[in-house]
Amino acid sequence: MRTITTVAVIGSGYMGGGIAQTLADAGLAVRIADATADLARTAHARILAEAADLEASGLMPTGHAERVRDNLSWSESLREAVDGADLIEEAVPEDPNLKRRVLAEISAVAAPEALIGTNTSTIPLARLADAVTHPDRFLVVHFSNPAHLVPGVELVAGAHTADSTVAAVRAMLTGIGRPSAVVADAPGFVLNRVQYAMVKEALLIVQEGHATPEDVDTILRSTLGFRAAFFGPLAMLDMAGLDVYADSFRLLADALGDRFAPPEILTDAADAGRHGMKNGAGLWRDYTGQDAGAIQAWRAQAYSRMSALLADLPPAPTLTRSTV
Ligand SMILES: NC(=O)c1ccc[n+]([C@@H]2O[C@H](COP(=O)([O-])OP(=O)(O)OC[C@H]3O[C@@H](n4cnc5c(N)ncnc54)[C@H](O)[C@@H]3O)[C@@H](O)[C@H]2O)c1
Repeated sequence: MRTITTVAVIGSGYMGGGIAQTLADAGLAVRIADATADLARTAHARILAEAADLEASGLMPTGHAERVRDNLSWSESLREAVDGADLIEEAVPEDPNLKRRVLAEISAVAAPEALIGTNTSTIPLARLADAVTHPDRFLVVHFSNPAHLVPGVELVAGAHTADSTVAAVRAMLTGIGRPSAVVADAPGFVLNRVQYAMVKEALLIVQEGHATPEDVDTILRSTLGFRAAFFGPLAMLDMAGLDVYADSFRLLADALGDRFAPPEILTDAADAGRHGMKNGAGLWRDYTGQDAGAIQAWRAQAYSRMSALLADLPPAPTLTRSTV
């Protein structure tokens, strides 16, 4: 398996800049390139200034700015940035034609064994893969915004992506403390499919006049969002009860239509007697009584520390006191 120590980030805007910053902070040798040398040089200066600001305000540990400065450089051209890189991460705007052009340019100059990632949020890998020579070394490496602060990275392996490609990128991410998951090349991958479904319902609630935008956000961030940093929706399902969710889905479907019909994966499990943590049989795992006790104790600790953090932080600038 290839060990990744040198990375080129092509497109040094919002996401590319954050990705470069985080990888350089972790000790990888990172080069950025943009559409012009001037843009890359300006982005480099911006990233160093941001790293210094973050460290000065105590939001990054001591040494962050120095590590970024030591490990990050800018290149005059894509060819120069890519030369000798183990991984090339493409982070140009979300335009399939532009991405295909840049990916073709990268593959034309990169070593054939260099790995190539795209930070696309929504474009299927299959729509980009044939722009890359040796597509076995190509995958989605999807950081979240802002990349230097939000930990999770979604990896998408396409029909041609080699297992060793995914393993090498995953090992690099694990080595720098970033959680990742490998998911299929399906529309929206995981993050955006779920996020867009949630945003759509939130928008419909406002459109139908059931709540103001401010009230929707207050409820979601202080309930679902509060819990979601610790437990994904499927872990929450096990905690609340599969039978409870199945019944609630049916009630919602009666009122709101088929988009709320319970998926078979849920009704089959609930009908088979898998009701979640309360009877030891979850959607995809079993729980002993000891597991349930340990999860509840950990949850109490996590929620209590989250409450303390929220009490300590001033409200986000766009929120008025009355909404917190
Ligand atoms: N912004 C987000 O919230 C977010 C989150 C996750 C993923 N993404 C994805 O990350 C990618 C980049 O998004 P962004 O928000 O950083 O965009 P951005 O516009 O901030 O940055 C894109 C950069 O690419 C550069 N660029 C344009 N053409 C180029 C070329 N031919 N060669 C080299 N560089 C070129 C631009 O000059 C710019 O610096 C997109 O695929 C986007 O969907 C964005």
